[in-house]
Amino acid sequence: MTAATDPVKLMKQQVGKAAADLVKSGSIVGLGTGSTTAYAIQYIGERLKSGELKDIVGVPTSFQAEVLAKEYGIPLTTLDAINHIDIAIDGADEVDPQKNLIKGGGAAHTREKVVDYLADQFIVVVDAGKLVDRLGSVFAVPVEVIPMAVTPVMRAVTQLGGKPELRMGVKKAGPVITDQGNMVIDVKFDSIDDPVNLEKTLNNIPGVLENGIFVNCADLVLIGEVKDGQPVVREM
Ligand SMILES: O=C(CO)[C@H](O)[C@H](O)COP(=O)(O)O
Repeated sequence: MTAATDPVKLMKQQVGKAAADLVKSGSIVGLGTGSTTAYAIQYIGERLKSGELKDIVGVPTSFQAEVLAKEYGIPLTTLDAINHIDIAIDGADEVDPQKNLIKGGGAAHTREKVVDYLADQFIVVVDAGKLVDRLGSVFAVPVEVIPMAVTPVMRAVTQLGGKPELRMGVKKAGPVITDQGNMVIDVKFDSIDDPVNLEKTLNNIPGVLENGIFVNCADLVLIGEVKDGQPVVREM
């Protein structure tokens, strides 16, 4: 991965590095998905290679995370082989003041939710553009659905007041297919007043595997910003 030059990439790079610096030797590390987490994976790999970090094992949240971890020399494991995760680092699409999140911009929220909730410490890495006063202000809620249930789930989320859209591939004809072989419906709500209940309600629709609302999960949110032309990282 080359050094970032544009401001958003620079923020992502700095915040990814800050999170990677929090990983301690001997840790089992949840490896999130997305362009910000990719920098964290890169820096964990660099710390391992330099000998500063030892005995790390990663749990990838997606095929992308797995490929990057292999590229940067991070040994991997699966949830069958371990009984806990020490720290997970992952990005987000929206973060509210209570540290609730919308995730799933990379269609990886199902595995991310498993890994991030299992971690003793879950660190969220975002650029400042992801901060919102209320979840759903900008981003739609990604909902992973088994293929045969797409139409009834779309009907059900419309009845809940959402505007559903089947996520389509880029440079691929047809819908996005998740790492589990399912599809993603992005559901835009005018306002999400009660994320705790909406998360449960969406997951109760038959055919829904998991949705991208993460509540009471994040321990630390690291925010990348550019101040006076310089990238800085602050805690929420
Ligand atoms: O939830 C995710 C993938 O499913 C990502 O973490 C989220 O979309 C943020 O990605 P990025 O760091 O590229 O902005």
